[in-house]
Amino acid sequence: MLRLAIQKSGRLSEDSLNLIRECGISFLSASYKLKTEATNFPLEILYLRDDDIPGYVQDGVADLGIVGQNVLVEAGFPGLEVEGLGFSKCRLSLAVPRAAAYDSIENLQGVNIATSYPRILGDYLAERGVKANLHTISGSVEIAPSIGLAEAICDIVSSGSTLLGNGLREVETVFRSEAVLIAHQNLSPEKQELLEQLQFRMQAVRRARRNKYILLNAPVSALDAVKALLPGIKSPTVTPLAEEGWVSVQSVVNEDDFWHITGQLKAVGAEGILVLPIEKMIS
Ligand SMILES: Nc1ncnc2c1ncn2[C@@H]1O[C@H](COP(=O)(O)OP(=O)(O)OP(=O)(O)O)[C@@H](O)[C@H]1O
Ligand SMILES: O=P(O)(O)OC[C@H]1O[C@H](OP(=O)(O)OP(=O)(O)O)[C@H](O)[C@@H]1O
Ligand SMILES: [Mg+2]
Repeated sequence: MLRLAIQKSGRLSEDSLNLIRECGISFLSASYKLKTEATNFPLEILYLRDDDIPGYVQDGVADLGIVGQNVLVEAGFPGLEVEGLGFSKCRLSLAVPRAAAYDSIENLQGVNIATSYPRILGDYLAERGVKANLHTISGSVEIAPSIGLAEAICDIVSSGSTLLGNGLREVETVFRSEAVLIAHQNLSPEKQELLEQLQFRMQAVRRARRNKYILLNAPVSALDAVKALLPGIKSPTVTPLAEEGWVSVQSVVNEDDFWHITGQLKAVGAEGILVLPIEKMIS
């Protein structure tokens, strides 16, 4: 049985659980239960603080984990990463009070900086020849300048509203992060095989999320133009309609291109365009 450690409660929890469920893996969950077994896949789920997950996977207490790259690199185990999962995207940034002068990283020479990421920040500053005084605190980092603890901070930024709400301005991006799947480096062949099955499912789910199934009707005269817009996985499926001179076309489009392509399809004569979500997509 594989042991997967995920965050008990926080920014990663919901997306981690959704991904496992969309992989077709069922399990009971109750907030007070810190360990649960899947009913239809040899998987045990451990609910932990995210900071503890890299160490447990490094030691083999858990076989797999889902954590932010920021926590993984800070823990000093970047080699455990197996693949990016595309959620909890954020950046680790340096910020200073809105009114403070700032031209370049040189301005941080000798400055007190509060952070929960002394390793990542220390490496970033060392590479740029900057010596600052790092104060490690475990949370509410954005408060530090206003209480006189530090002149600058380095913390997670997503929308930027926490910085804004605390009178701070982002001046440097130190690290970009997303949630990643991590694995112990010496899994048994049986566990390695299960990991590959799980990755296969995760990739099918993630590919499906990025794409939509599209069906439309078009006059035969517009078919070449429609086919050029909808290359599909291999090529689009084209079937005749009962009405002479018309075809139905089915294909797959990337979510990012979707609105742009549907506009062009209408312009070349497509009608009755239907768009459906895809549950799993296996190449
Ligand atoms: N605002 C955000 N937007 C997107 N992702 C974020 C954001 N804040 C944090 N993350 C990502 O989610 C991870 C977990 O964040 P969270 O704030 O839940 O951690 P935590 O408070 O340390 O949780 P824990 O109680 O498990 O230690 C972070 O390490 C980061 O990778
Ligand atoms: O740029 P924003 O969208 O405002 O997000 C950034 C904030 O989100 C995270 O904290 P979170 O809200 O998860 O609280 P925490 O301090 O309990 O981890 C992070 O530590 C920042 O404070
Ligand atoms: Mg944490």
